Amino acid sequence: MGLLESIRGPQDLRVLSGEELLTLSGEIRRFLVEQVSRTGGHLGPNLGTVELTLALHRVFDSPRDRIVWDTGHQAYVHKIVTGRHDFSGLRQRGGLSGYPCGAESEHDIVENSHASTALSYADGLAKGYRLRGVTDRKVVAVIGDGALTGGMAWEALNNIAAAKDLPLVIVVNDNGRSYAPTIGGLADHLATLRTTRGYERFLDWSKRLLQPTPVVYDTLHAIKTGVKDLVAPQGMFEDLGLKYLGPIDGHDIEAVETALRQAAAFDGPVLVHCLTRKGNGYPHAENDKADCFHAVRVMDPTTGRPTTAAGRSWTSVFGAELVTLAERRPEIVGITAAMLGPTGLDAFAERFPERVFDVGIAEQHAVTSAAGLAMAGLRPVVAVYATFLNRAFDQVLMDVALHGCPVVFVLDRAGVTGDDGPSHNGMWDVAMLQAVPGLRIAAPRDARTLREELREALRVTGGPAVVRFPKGAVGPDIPAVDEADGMAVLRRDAGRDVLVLSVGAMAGLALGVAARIGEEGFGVTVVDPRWVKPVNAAIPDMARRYRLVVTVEDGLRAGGFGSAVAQELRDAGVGTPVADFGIPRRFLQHGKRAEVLAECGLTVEDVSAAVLHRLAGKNRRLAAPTHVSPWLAKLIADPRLAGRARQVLASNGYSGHRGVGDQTH
Ligand SMILES: Cc1ncc(C[n+]2csc(CCOP(=O)(O)OP(=O)(O)O)c2C)c(N)n1
Ligand SMILES: CC(=O)[C@@H](O)[C@H](O)COP(=O)(O)O
Ligand SMILES: [Mg+2]
Repeated sequence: MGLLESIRGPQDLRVLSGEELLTLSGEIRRFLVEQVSRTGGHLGPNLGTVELTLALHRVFDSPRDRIVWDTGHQAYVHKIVTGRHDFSGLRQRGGLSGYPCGAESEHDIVENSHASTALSYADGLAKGYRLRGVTDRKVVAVIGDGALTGGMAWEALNNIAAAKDLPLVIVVNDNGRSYAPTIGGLADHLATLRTTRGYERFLDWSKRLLQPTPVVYDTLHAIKTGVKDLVAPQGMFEDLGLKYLGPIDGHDIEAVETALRQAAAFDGPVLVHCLTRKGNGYPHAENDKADCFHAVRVMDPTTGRPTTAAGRSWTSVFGAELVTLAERRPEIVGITAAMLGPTGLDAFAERFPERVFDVGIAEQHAVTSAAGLAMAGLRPVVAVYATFLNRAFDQVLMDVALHGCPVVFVLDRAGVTGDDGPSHNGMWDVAMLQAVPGLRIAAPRDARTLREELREALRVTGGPAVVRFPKGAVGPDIPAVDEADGMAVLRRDAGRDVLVLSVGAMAGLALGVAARIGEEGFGVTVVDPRWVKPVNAAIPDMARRYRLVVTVEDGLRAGGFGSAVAQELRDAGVGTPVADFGIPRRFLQHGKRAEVLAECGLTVEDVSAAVLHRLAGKNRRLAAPTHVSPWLAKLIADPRLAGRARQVLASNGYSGHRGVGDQTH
């Protein structure tokens, strides 16, 4: 049995010798590579925080002392040393979350995977403890060099630096990368701190040469610190008024511990600058040019190569089309918030390096900078994951839309993403952006319509346009059988019982529901509106001719497309009821996309059952369908099954009472 199995909690770390810690680090690295290659996950970041995490949990006494992880994707080792060794279900339903999770452990605090929040949480925690007279709890925030480029981090630093008596330790996990190398003046400054002082070189040299005993080592450390204070240029953090310790070799447990003990003893805010390497100890990750295995799919650990082909992704279709369009339109420029590859802008950047801007993990700045680019006569395309645009809502509203700037927002990972848990689902964009005057939203259903709608978006003038699509592989094109007022008719039966309006990638589900309802003798038409905001002006008149309108969207139901359609029908005096199906207003736990969609009742079975239940209920006044299949007869006759339909309706906030699981506000 190795050491790893014996670690049931941080207290077990504190009795280990230096040698045993080295052994344990190696075991943890092997564990991470074995486990994460089986499930997929954030391998590179976690290989970079092994020693840092061991030192943190040896110096600080979690959970009495609070350790806050920024973004949280690098907290696998934290999970291992706090008693969670079963990674077999990582990021899967019923398995470990890929981020800290309070339901898993008292050692976990922040569950939000959005970057640059840790310093604000830590500032609040430390102030709260001080105000309550709690003096025996330390607050530690671990933030990456990438997350440090986010605006919130500097808002927090501005406060923390002024609070001289705030007992707060900031650990900067500086591996020089976000996905790609971290950009900007901050990254350059961190590099300066790393190089001009040469401390780690001095320390390494002295350690190698002198093989110091702890006493000698600490003396050397004190000399180093003294020398630094004398000769080395003030760094930005010290200029701000923060106590700065570093740079420290983040893979040298002893060095990190020494610095952390110094920091813990200091009675004000301290910043410990740790130098780490993303992917450390696993050459395939260390040498990966793209992103040092930031987030890997299931892979062969010996080769470091994925075991399955990714297939054609929505992202790659977008990236290729943007390059094609940009060839002919020199005004098109691209903006990314530290995610050039993941958002598909890498092809554009390779072709037009001077026309792409990586602004760091700074979505708010990205959006308003795009407004500036538009004001300068360019046509900016801001490519972000849908969930991360939440953070820049005011910038979209006031800095872009208020000024009528023709910015195009390409929202990848829109709808349920699944693996990354509640804060990564791109479920809020359509509902959130309903509030933005003049902003248009397209939701392509396949690769062809993505290319079409991207071209259309780049022709929108007088305001912003959004193109949103889900994570992963894009299926075969879904043909239209007709066109109506700019919308695509995907199915048209003779009878006009149900009009299904499907948003984007939900077209497949909508057609499945139509087929199921059609089997019961109902006449169904399926329309893909293509542009979902504003609601197409032809929809009210079209709806007038049907008995029921059904909308299906991979986005928040509350305030989403379905709500907007219902409002348009009401405003037009059209009495056709609307059954709108979407994601209920609750945080969705991690799991596979299909599982999470099913949990939301967004399956052919559930939507069909709910719609038929509505129609069955309505049938008391409507001509009965030509025949009732055994399936429907069973549904209507069996209260339990009908109850299931009612439950699905309810989970979509239907039938007049609160939806199951729908949060009440
Ligand atoms: C607001 C926000 N934008 C983008 C992301 C996507 N993202 C996750 S991790 C990451 C890079 C983080 O870099 P860093 O903080 O240096 O941590 P490292 O992965 O290097 O350990 C990014 C951009 C995010 N989680 N949150
Ligand atoms: C932690 C983070 O925000 C990203 O690394 C995210 O996990 C990537 O998501 P995808 O795997 O969908 O690109
Ligand atoms: Mg980093």
